[in-house]
Order: sequence, then structure tokens, then C-alpha cells
Amino acid sequence: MLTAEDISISFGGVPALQGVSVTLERGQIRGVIGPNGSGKSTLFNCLTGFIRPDTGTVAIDGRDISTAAPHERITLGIGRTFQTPRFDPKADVWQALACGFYPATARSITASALRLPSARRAERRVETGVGELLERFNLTAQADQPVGELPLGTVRLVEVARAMATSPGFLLLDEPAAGLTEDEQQLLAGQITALAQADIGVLLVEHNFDLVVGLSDEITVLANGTCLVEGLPGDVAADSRVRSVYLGLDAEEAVDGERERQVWADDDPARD
Ligand SMILES: Nc1ncnc2c1ncn2[C@@H]1O[C@H](COP(=O)(O)OP(=O)(O)OP(=O)(O)O)[C@@H](O)[C@H]1O
Repeated sequence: MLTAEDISISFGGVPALQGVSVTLERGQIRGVIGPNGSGKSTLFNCLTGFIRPDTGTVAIDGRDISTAAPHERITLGIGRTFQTPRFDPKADVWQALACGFYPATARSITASALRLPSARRAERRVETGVGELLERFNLTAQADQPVGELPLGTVRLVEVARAMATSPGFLLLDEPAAGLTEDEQQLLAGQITALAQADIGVLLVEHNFDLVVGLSDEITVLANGTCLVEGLPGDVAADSRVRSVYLGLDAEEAVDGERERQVWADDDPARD
């Protein structure tokens, strides 16, 4: 289990997070939502090691990783994507995915230059791994296409696939649906569900409330740097505090909206 416990951090004396705790189990999808400035990205960055909280701990299966650097957390099993996908636009999909294997296959320049057996074995592992990712994420047809020429929905899939190169136990997605069309969101939702079915814990920091409600097993709602509500999607959607702080809906609208979402989720073959 990935846990963040009692995380607090201030910027210039202004609190961004105050005593926030979250857990993420393998196979679970946890949505993290909240208004702008509520602390979602800060929490994400504390989990991935880009920010060190003033107080609180981050742990995997009880092992404290609070002082581990971002690249160390990748090797410890935390994969991540970025709000704005980070790729060389000229790299093709195959090359973009191959980059994801770097933390696990780094060899010395000398070994590569001399074509030592260890370097050749590492190259073969990357080739096999990229082939598997292309297949798993239905990207084989785009393998030779430059990332910069792909639609945003496909780019985000490539990013998720790249994060899976290190076989993380936990995958943290930072606003993965931003800028996607409805169809692209559905495709992404199907892939996220499949990841959880493969026993990967997925943390979904996302503005798209409907997507989070449709996908998550549990939702954490942040407001003003604190955990406002945590619970099942239906309960969160109907919670009066969430409605007033986040949704701006009245009680009936929120409950009706949740019923509609439930029908949508039940009809969605991607969730089978
Ligand atoms: N590096 C920083 N320096 C100063 N203040 C920061 C920094 N990062 C975040 N903050 C502040 O911390 C608070 C939480 O910001 P954060 O970006 O975590 O919120 P968020 O919920 O992710 O917002 P959004 O939905 O707009 O991305 C905000 O008041 C923000 O201005």
C-alpha cells in the first residue's frame, strides 16, 4: 500500500497542505479532486518526491520513503505522468516508450560502446518491453509515428504506457483527461480500469468530476489544503460539503447526476 500520512507544507508561510493523509492500495483507483489551489498538485508532488513536505511521511508497504528522490521512487514502484506530457515531439512512439525503461536498464556508456553482453541483454529487454507495451495499449500501429504528430488522447496513452515501463505497483496520473475529447476520455478510462484490474494502484488527480466518479473506487476531496471528504463516489457526489465547495450544485442535482453516471458506468463495456 502507498500511504501519505499527515502531510503538511507551507509556501512562504501560506499553508498548501495541512495534515492530509491518503492511502492507495494495489488494484484500487483513488480519485483526488478539489477546487483550484486546494492542494492536489502539491499532494501529488509530495508522493512523487518532487516536493518534500514540512511534516508527514510517505511510505510503500510500511517502508518510509519520505527522503527518497523522485528517480528513486520510480525504482521503488511509483510511476507517474505529467500534467503536460513531456516528450521530444520528434521521437516516435517506439523511442518514447524505450525511454521509460531507462531507470531499470541504465548501463555505463563504456559497456554500451563496447557492445558488452550486459548492454546487449539490456537492449533486448527494452525491445521486448516496448513491444509488449505497444500491444497492451493498442499502440502498435502508431509505433513509427512521431509523438508530436499524434492526437492528444494518443499522446496521453503513450505517456501512461511509458510510465508502465518500470512495472510500477502504483501509478499516479496528473490530470490525464485534460484537453481530451469525450471519445479519448473513454479510451483512457478503459485503460485505467485495465491497469487496476492488473493490480496496479492508480491515483487520479483530475478536474473532470464525472470521469473521477465513473472510475474511482474511492475519492478524496481536498479544499484549502485539507481533506474535506473521503469516501465512495456516490457518497462524495451527494455530500453537501462537496456540493457547496466544489460542484456548486444543490442536493437534488448532485444525486440525479450520480444516478445518470451510474447508468452510464453500467452501460460502459470498457468497465467489464
Ligand atoms: N511552488 C509553489 N510556491 C508557492 N506557492 C505554491 C507553490 N505550489 C503551490 N503553491 C500554492 O499552494 C496552494 C495549492 O496549490 P496546488 O497547485 O497544489 O493546488 P491544485 O489543487 O493542484 O490547483 P489546480 O487545480 O489549479 O492545479 C495554492 O495556494 C498555490 O498557490
